[in-house]
Amino acid sequence: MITIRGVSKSFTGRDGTTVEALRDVGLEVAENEFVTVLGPSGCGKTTLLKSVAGLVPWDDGEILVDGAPVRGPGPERSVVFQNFALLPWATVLDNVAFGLRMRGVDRAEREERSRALIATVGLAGFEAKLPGELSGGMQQRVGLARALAVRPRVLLMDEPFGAVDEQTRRLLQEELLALWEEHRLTVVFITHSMEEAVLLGDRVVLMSARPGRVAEIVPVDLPRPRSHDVGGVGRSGAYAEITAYLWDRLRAMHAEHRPASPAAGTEVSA
Ligand SMILES: Nc1ncnc2c1ncn2[C@@H]1O[C@H](COP(=O)(O)OP(=O)(O)OP(=O)(O)O)[C@@H](O)[C@H]1O
Repeated sequence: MITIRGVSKSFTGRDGTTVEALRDVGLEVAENEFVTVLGPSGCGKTTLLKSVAGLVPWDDGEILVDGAPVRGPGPERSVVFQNFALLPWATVLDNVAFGLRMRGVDRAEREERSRALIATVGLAGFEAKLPGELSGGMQQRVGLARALAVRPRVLLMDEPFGAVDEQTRRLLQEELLALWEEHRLTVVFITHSMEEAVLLGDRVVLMSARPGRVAEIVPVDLPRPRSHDVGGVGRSGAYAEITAYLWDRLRAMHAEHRPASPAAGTEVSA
């Protein structure tokens, strides 16, 4: 379980101006829950996720994972980034095994675990390839296998499918849901896509921009397993309704932040 209480964070830019990235953000994510986070660009989604990951310090408030305060990265939390963040000189196998190696797992076990996960994400036969020899979708499969290799309880995903094509994205979404069911993980998943937020999430956390706050939490009461197939949730009226509701809310947020005139223009876009 993740508890975020009263978290605030400001950045001071090189020109001395301050951006309030997060203000008094509170959120509870239950064990095995899949929460998606949606909001306008620059509303602090990545800052929030990196804070939970222990990768950036915040100014006020507290973040607990299973009751323990987050003070840095930890073995129970894995992060998947949009740009894959793979080691370009290391093979697929070595990339997936990297975290296990860091944790001192012996070679035979890390190879066995990594090969099994590589097969699970559909990349059997690609173990000896370098990331540069793979498509974007394949690279993100490696990113996912690498994150799961250390058997985390919490998976933190920062727009992981944002850089892949729509067809691959749909396949990856369904694969992620299957992995989530199998591994019983708690997932926090950032996205810009309303459709993705609804297809994946138990709840959608809507954030508003400047300062970044939790504007609303929208429950997604749709049956699982979910898919894009005929008869699947992705084609249902209820899915379309929640997606439309999220768009209405986001559109209103965008309208609020539109610069009124050039004279008023202190707008800083992220
Ligand atoms: N290292 C940094 N230094 C200065 N300002 C930063 C830094 N990181 C983030 N910010 C600012 O904090 C705000 C929130 O950024 P963040 O990346 O968390 O937003 P986001 O919602 O993830 O954006 P996007 O949806 O575009 O990825 C933005 O205004 C951004 O410019």
